[in-house]
Amino acid sequence: MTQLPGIVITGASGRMGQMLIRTVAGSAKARLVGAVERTGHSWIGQDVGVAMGGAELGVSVTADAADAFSKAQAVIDFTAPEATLDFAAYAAQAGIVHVIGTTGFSDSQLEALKPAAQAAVIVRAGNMSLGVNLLTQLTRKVAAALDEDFDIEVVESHHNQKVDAPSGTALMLGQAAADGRGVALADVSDRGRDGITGARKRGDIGFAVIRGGDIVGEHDVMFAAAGERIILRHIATDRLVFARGALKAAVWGQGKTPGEYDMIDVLGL
Ligand SMILES: NC(=O)C1=CN([C@@H]2O[C@H](COP(=O)(O)OP(=O)(O)OC[C@H]3O[C@@H](n4cnc5c(N)ncnc54)[C@H](OP(=O)(O)O)[C@@H]3O)[C@@H](O)[C@H]2O)C=CC1
Ligand SMILES: O=C(O)C1=N[C@H](C(=O)O)C[C@H](O)C1
Repeated sequence: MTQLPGIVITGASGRMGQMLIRTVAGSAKARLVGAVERTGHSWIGQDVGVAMGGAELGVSVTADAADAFSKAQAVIDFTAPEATLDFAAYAAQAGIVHVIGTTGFSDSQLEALKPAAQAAVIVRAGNMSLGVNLLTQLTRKVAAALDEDFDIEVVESHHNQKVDAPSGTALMLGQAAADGRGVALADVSDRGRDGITGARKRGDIGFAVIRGGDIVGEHDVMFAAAGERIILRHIATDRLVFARGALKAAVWGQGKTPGEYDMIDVLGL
């Protein structure tokens, strides 16, 4: 019998880190073999299950990512762009699948990920849920069917601890709308309205951002014309939907050719 893929979770103490630890530890398709936190973090050396306030999971939290990755088949990484770039180098060195849920990358940071994808399978998506990835396909279709009489606006809402804006999901949805219209998102994106902005420019794709309380993640794509409006909406109420998708990606990536993939590849949408 072949062994189940061993998975390391980075940012183990984070909101997504803890959800991923629970999801992988409870899965029949993978094994939890590592949990990584920053040097000096209070969890280092503790059993990760106990650190989370639950039962022992038999995995000690470590700051040595290179060592943890060398004993695994995949790493699931929901941290921050600068950390993810370091982890990509270690994952490439170990030749393991790197599932990246981190958002907020600059263009140059995304470019810096490319060398790692020559040695390892990277699956990266601003949203790992089935629902949002389906929504990107619907957005592309609706945008392709409608002309610029319909103004496209992407509205996203998240909890008050989120550090990047617009969300990775909002940017995925904006990209899907631009693809559907056959335009470059960078040419039509309107991300910062404040003050006397002037009238809306025809063909622009606008982004609006709400931050408050414990909102897990909500996204609307609005197509607004004179006399009618279409709104495509996704509401995440539980981070489990992201963790499930990430675990699926880690298992899917086993044995694939090194390169960059996304959740559309994983889900076959
Ligand atoms: N693609 C998707 O489906 C989803 C993506 N996300 C994205 O995942 C990321 C994490 O979100 P969330 O869990 O809510 O955030 P948290 O702040 O709760 O957790 C982030 C974790 O990453 C660690 N971390 C941050 N910076 C570094 C660093 N430079 N080196 C090492 N470790 C670091 C933090 O450690 P410390 O506490 O020590 O700083 C913490 O453990 C965000 O980019 C978010 O947008 C979130 C949900 C779904
Ligand atoms: O930071 C979050 O929480 C989330 N981030 C992702 C994003 O930036 O879109 C996905 C999800 O909406 C939650």
